[in-house]
Amino acid sequence: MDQPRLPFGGKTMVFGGDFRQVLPVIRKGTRSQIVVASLRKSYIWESMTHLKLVRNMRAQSDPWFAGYLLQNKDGTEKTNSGGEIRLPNEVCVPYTGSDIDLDGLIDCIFPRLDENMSNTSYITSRAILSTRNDWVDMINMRMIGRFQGDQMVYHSFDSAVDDPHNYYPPEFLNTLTPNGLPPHILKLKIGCPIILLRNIDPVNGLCNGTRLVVCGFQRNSIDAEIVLGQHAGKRIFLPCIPLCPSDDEMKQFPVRLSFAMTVNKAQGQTIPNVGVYLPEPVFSHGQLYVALSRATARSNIKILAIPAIDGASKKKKNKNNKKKKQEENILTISDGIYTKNIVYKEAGTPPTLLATYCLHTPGCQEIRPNGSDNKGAQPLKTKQRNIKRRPKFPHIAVGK
Ligand SMILES: Nc1ncnc2c1ncn2[C@@H]1O[C@H](COP(=O)(O)OP(=O)(O)OP(=O)(O)O)[C@@H](O)[C@H]1O
Repeated sequence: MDQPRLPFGGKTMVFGGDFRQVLPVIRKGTRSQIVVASLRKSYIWESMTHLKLVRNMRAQSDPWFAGYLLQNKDGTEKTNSGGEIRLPNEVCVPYTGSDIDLDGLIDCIFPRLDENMSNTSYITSRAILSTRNDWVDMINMRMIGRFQGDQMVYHSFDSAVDDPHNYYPPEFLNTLTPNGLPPHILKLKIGCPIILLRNIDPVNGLCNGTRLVVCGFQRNSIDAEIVLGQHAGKRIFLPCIPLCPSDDEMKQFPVRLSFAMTVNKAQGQTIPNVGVYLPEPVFSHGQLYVALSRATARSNIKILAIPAIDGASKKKKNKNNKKKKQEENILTISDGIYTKNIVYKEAGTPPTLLATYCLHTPGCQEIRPNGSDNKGAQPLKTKQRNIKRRPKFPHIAVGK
């Protein structure tokens, strides 16, 4: 480090990010705590050079969809009187409030599943996203039920630390599915997709979020193949590991089924066929935008969302009258489906400042200094402008 008194020892650092996507997760955090945790509010922000990425590379085949996402991302999409945004009818699966709606969504995203169960690219090019872990688990259970083949069930072994009176029996512990931990009962079949929940061996591609397909089972290991990214095609054996470093008793394979995953887990991924399941409206900044922007075109996304009832009809709504509520919902469908979109404007840029800092559109690639870009595409146009720097942090730069 040349200059230890400067941030990062005076080295040039490149940061990437998109303030319209899901922000850092602050447990039970308030809106202001969440916003303050983002880089945008860091004291070094004003010292950075900001690059604005302007072209959506992921959705380049569907300019209408790219434009729609941009409006959605900035919270400028047409809204109803309740402030909800309209989802185009062509991407919506009809919502009736019945349990079979979800089967309709599954059929759209996983058509002819029986014929394609051994087709790895079919299995890994589609996923259903939802906001809550319990809905994701429910969809995964439904999907593994539809999947053909022998089933292997792995149980975790739980015990509570420092519990001499056995107040927390294993039966109770096994009902808990905390975030980031594998389920107590892991049901797998050959050919089903799984996602890794731990960084086991990053050098060999085994990181939190790596997607794999199950190839075989042993008592103490799972035989799986990495299916996406630079390590695609690598066959590995996943071990059963202690889930807490201080507790050897609680062991499970660090994986979950990935027919469905949470919107937060899907951030950063491109999913050629996306289903979005919203039995309740989104609850945090950027969730709807991240879910929609995993798709490459409007023809590749289907959304099952509880329709928001327009502000005017909300007042008339009789909460105790379920039938009436359903009728109102169905009426809303014929008028297009509206759903809640949460955009914390203070986490991004006021429109007047857009040119002065980086607005990162989904799927954009940064400019390479020599004008070359990856994947053979033309260099992107960006707007770059050095904003007023504090002289004491001269080396800090920001990308995205
Ligand atoms: N220059 C390019 N030419 C063609 N395709 C590109 C280019 N850059 C990116 N893509 C494609 O766009 C998609 C998204 O790229 P990437 O994941 O790098 O974007 P990202 O900015 O991380 O997206 P997000 O933040 O929304 O997840 C990928 O499918 C990638 O292949």
